[in-house]
Amino acid sequence: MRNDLVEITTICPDVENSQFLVQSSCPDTIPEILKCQSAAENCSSIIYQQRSLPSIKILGTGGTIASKAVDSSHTAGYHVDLTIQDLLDAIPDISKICEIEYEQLCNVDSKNINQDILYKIYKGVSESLQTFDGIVITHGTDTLSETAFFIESTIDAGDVPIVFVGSMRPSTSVSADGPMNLYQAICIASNPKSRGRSVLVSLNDQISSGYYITKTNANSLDTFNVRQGYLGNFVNNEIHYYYPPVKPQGCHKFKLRLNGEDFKLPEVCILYAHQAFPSSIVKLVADKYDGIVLATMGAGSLPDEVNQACMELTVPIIYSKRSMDGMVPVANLPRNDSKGHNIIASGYLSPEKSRILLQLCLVGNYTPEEIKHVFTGVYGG
Ligand SMILES: NC(=O)C[C@H](N)C(=O)O
Repeated sequence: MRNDLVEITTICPDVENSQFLVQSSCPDTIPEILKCQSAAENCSSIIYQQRSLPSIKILGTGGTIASKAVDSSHTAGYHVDLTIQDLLDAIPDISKICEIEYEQLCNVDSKNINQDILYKIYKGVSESLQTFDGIVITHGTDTLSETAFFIESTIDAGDVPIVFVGSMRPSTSVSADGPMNLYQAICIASNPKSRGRSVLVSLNDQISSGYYITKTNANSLDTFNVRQGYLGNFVNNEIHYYYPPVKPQGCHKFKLRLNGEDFKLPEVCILYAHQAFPSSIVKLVADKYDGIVLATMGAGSLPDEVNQACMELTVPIIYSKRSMDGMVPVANLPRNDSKGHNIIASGYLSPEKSRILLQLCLVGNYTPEEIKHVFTGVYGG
């Protein structure tokens, strides 16, 4: 229905930028939030809604993006050497896009990320959620998918985008990819269209879901291919999202206690299966660990003898897969009426993500039935 008193005209085709004009013949009809001080005194004036720049928190953890090699021709054999301040010095001026605060949580290759660091990242993100419009985390790409999965599984970010970013080339290399990836990560975190999308990853002009991402190539710039599809893309540093905001299907959220000293994840080990894979290794590991993830051959295939041994054990055992794509369906599990209730299908989850999900279930003392229920979110269980 037309309202003659107030007319709102979008001046930017992107409505989510929320810059619009309000024309009014009566001040009472103007919503309080749209009034700006000088114009509020003049009831017939055009009022332009002022928005302050989004405030972005950057958390530095290290990785290749913060590394230096011996010279510009080397893309291997480098070491972590740059702080988050150094990384910010290498990107174009962002003062018109957002206001930035940063914190160096650690400075390590992501192979050295352990549960203490994971917890630091968790804490850094949780605390920043209260005061910032977006969060960027610089991280090595080798285990980025694990941290991103952990954060997605433990933090309800509401509308605040949490953007992970890394690089495949060290900062010293010709055509280093880090500065552009970081610049784009900050653009993603600052953009209103990123709100409600939870954990995202910025790499090689692509925007992906932190929950689904997998490192698919040990060397290439385009390493984060995802079967579930990219969410968006950059062209000339403009963001083009392909879908409206969406969060991963079936992602179980765990609430962690924020008590640093006590934070300890149960020990879960991943075993990589192969021809002639011995059942003795599974039994050995079951004695020492709280849970096991098996990277099975195909969609849950293991030698019969290993299946038999797994059914005799009581520790939870997740059947995941060596193949990067595809899934392990429940129908392929070795279970009978009395045995095999400790065996759970990973669904679409990779071994490393299955491990984190099992750790989180075990930290919450979930029963095998509850663990199965959690894994049904990714069509496992
Ligand atoms: N591209 C990278 O970031 C790999 C590096 N080894 C890391 O994960 O820290």
